[in-house]
Amino acid sequence: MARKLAAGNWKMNGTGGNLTELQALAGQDLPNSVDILICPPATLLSRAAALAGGIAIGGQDCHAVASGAHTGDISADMLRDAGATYVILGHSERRTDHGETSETVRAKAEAAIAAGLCAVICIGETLEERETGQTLSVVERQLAGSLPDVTTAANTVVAYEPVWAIGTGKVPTLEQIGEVHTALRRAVEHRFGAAGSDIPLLYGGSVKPSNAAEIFAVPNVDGALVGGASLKAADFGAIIAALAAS
Ligand SMILES: O=C(CO)COP(=O)(O)O
Repeated sequence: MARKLAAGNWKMNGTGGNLTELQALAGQDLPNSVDILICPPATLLSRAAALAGGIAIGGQDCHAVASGAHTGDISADMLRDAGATYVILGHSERRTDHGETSETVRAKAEAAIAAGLCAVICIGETLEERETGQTLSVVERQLAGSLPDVTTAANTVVAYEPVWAIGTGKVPTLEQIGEVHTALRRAVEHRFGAAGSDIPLLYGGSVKPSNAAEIFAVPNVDGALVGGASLKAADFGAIIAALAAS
């Protein structure tokens, strides 16, 4: 059985003042049965880690090498040093904005795992790919290409985020989510054996307090990667509660 994880991705949102939301979340009566993660912008990592209490802190990207002449980039070791224990890799916004391929994501995941971070590896189809019946082949190809051979249930989380559902308010049907998550579970069990049964599979894309419970009831959905609704402690707290109750 995979552990349950509620993960928040603040993306490029937030300055010091927004840490009051993290503080408010940390002050809630949070369930022990759910792992909770917030990934703020890199500029807030150290400050977030200092006040997060039992909430884990993660980066939103890292470089594939440990150090060197890579202006503007951040290494996995630097994330660790700032207090992160997770890092999101291969988010569709990075695949699109920065041309990241699954090969790039895999190299970053190897670096992250070597540095002791847990990699949250994102995959997902575009609307065009869904409408042309390519969803399963696309996500299976991204999964195979992005996950390193050293993947275990302790060092890797997979997040299925349909690109067309991100920030749009559009959500796949529960059947569509279930179809993809079942295929992903099969694929990780095929490749990693028993460990594949324990790799958390998150759904991401317009998860809100109002739809969280039904999404968490879908088989093989072990949690969520939440964008907009993770910015407010009240909303993210409600999503965490829905996951704990699932
Ligand atoms: O991209 C996402 C999380 O990584 C999802 O974003 P939204 O929850 O805002 O749709």
